[in-house]
Amino acid sequence: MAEKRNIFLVGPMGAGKSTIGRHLADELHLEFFDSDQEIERRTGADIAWIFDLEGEDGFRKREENVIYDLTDKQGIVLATGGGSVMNKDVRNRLSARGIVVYLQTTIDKQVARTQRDKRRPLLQHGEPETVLRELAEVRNPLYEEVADYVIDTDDQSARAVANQIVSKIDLF
Ligand SMILES: Nc1ncnc2c1ncn2[C@@H]1O[C@H](COP(=O)(O)OP(=O)(O)OP(=O)(O)O)[C@@H](O)[C@H]1O
Ligand SMILES: O=C(O)C1=C[C@@H](O)[C@@H](O)[C@H](O)C1
Ligand SMILES: [Mg+2]
Repeated sequence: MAEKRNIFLVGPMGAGKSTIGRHLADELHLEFFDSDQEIERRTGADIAWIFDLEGEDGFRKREENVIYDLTDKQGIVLATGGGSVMNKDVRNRLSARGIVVYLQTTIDKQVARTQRDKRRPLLQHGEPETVLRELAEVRNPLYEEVADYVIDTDDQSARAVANQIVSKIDLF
């Protein structure tokens, strides 16, 4: 039987990877995973706690392991963590195992979409706008490098973005 394709969502915090990923999986009748949630499930600790105890390096190692395991599957939508693409092995793995969709957004939208929720340790120190801008400078070229498709999420609902992805990508 032909291999069922995977869709991997990459992009910065607040791009909507987790929210859009769920809609997309529903639309396409694929299984949904979220690397951040899977790390928390396996560890039994939340991301902020992992950052506190093990530092960002410890978190990144867990993230790499989880992404390696999940990308062994077929027929999934995976929302990846915003910083996972900093690891070249992760980028190569995503490219090899599925279709990579970069969800793009502006810094203003990122600030608005992340401000109510305190789960993102990298946004707990300093001005969120400045931090997000600095991360974008380093990471945006990496999202672009790994992406098969780039989708702008700014002026449409998460469900509309999911529908746009369905109509744009060539799954088979
Ligand atoms: N297209 C959209 N329009 C309006 N709000 C959105 C859109 N996409 C996501 N949101 C909202 O923005 C917030 C952040 O979205 P989400 O958690 O899906 O981002 P993320 O890319 O998974 O971030 P992270 O990398 O931190 O996990 C959520 O409250 C979500 O409902
Ligand atoms: O952009 C990042 O580095 C992060 C994004 C989130 O998805 C989480 O993986 C964590 O908060 C770190
Ligand atoms: Mg998410």
